[in-house]
Amino acid sequence: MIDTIAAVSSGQPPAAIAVIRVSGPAAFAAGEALAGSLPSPRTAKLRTLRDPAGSVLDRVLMLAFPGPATATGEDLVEIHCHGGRAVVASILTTLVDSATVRLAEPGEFTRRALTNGRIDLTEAEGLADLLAAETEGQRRVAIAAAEGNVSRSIEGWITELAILSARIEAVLDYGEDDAVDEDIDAIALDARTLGTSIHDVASAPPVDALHRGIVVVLAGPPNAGKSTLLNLLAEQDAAIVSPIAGTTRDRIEVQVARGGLAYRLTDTAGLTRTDDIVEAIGVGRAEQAIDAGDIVLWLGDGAPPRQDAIRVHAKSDLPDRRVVPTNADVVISQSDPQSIEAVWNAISARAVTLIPSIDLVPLRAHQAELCRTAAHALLDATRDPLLLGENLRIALKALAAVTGADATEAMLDALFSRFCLGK
Ligand SMILES: Nc1nc2c(c(=O)[nH]1)N(C=O)[C@@H](CNc1ccc(C(=O)N[C@@H](CCC(=O)O)C(=O)O)cc1)CN2
Ligand SMILES: Nc1nc2c(ncn2[C@@H]2O[C@H](COP(=O)(O)OP(=O)(O)OP(=O)(O)O)[C@@H](O)[C@H]2O)c(=O)[nH]1
Ligand SMILES: [K+]
Repeated sequence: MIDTIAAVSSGQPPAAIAVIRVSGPAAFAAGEALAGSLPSPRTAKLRTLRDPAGSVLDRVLMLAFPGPATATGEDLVEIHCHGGRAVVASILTTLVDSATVRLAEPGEFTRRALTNGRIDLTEAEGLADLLAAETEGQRRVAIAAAEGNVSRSIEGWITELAILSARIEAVLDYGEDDAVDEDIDAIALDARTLGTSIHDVASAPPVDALHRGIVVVLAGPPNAGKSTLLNLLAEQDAAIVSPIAGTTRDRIEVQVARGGLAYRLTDTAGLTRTDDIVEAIGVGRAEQAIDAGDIVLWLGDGAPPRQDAIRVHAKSDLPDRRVVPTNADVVISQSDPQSIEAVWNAISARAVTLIPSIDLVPLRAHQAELCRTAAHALLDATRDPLLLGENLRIALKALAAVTGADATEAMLDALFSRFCLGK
């Protein structure tokens, strides 16, 4: 027996209006018990909700959606009530007291949509990203995945694989005839062509950096002006600035949205040889941050710790900083706002190379990895029908893992724990 679940699906109270959703086999009975009668399917009607003793809970707008053509694939009732804390609590309590309904877990409505085949794993992951989206860039990519862009590409490839498999079956059935021998070459060629197109899509930058925020690490020797630059980029006093070398001891992270992208600006301890235990730990953390960062701003005069670092020549207003090294990418001074703008331009020019372009299939890194596995199996396609069949099976298995055909409970638990209550 499947539980019927209920939760607030709008923002949490207090609010002007709150939406409570009830999904499952007992949803309509529970709705009727509260409202006396349900509106006709998929139309909003005004109803007075009462508890079992007959006292009025609230006057609400209500909708009933008969399954399976619903967001969850089950019978679904929506109660649009007044958004006061006690109003919402009284309705939920009355629902749950009826014993046929329990409170939903985070993401449980969406999990049911997945279980009931209304959406696949890529769409569920897209929804999780959509709910977390804070910038326009994140939203655009997330809605594409939630609307099935990833799913459609994968399903298209799976269909092509099925056709290739059927062609191999035909060859195996007919055995070693000459005409058939030629056909195996054609199948292997088509498999490799498919492998190439999957590989192209899977080699584009994944969406992960876009969603988690592009990590920009400010690095350099002590006193180079890193914290000053961080504060100017973030337009806030996030890091302590002082003339004392070694002021910044630990990483300091500030989240900034700019040009529709999310950035995580990270100040680090100045890189130096030191006997101070705490400072040495800070230097170790700085080195880790430099390795893990998406973009490194290097404020030192010596060679940058990473070849791809953006070299920033800071404090250019000081007399002893007038000579600009020829390999500097940006020259800045704390009193020149245009020079800080130039740093942002250098950052965003680099950022666009790290995120997928909007016309591509927005893959997560783990999805791209599975697609590359499929692509490699196809690119290895040989003219031996048995080996070719095996390669097609490997490719199919990898692609099916993207859409979640064999997702384990643990994987789903991890995904849906990212969702909020009521989704
Ligand atoms: N009030 C409210 N707003 C909401 C949702 C909701 O559940 N309730 N959603 C929650 O996710 C999103 C909309 N998603 C939905 C997805 C499918 C269906 C649905 O009923 N689908 C049917 C019929 C489609 C149609 O009307 O043509 C279907 O797909 O067969 C409804 C909402 C965002 N806004
Ligand atoms: N004249 C001038 N001074 C600057 C400029 N940028 C930073 N400073 C000064 O340089 C000193 C060090 O600046 P910070 O930003 O703390 O340097 P840091 O690299 O974070 O230093 P650590 O914490 O030691 O790693 C401070 O006194 C700043 O005011 C600049 O553009 N011009
Ligand atoms: K500092």
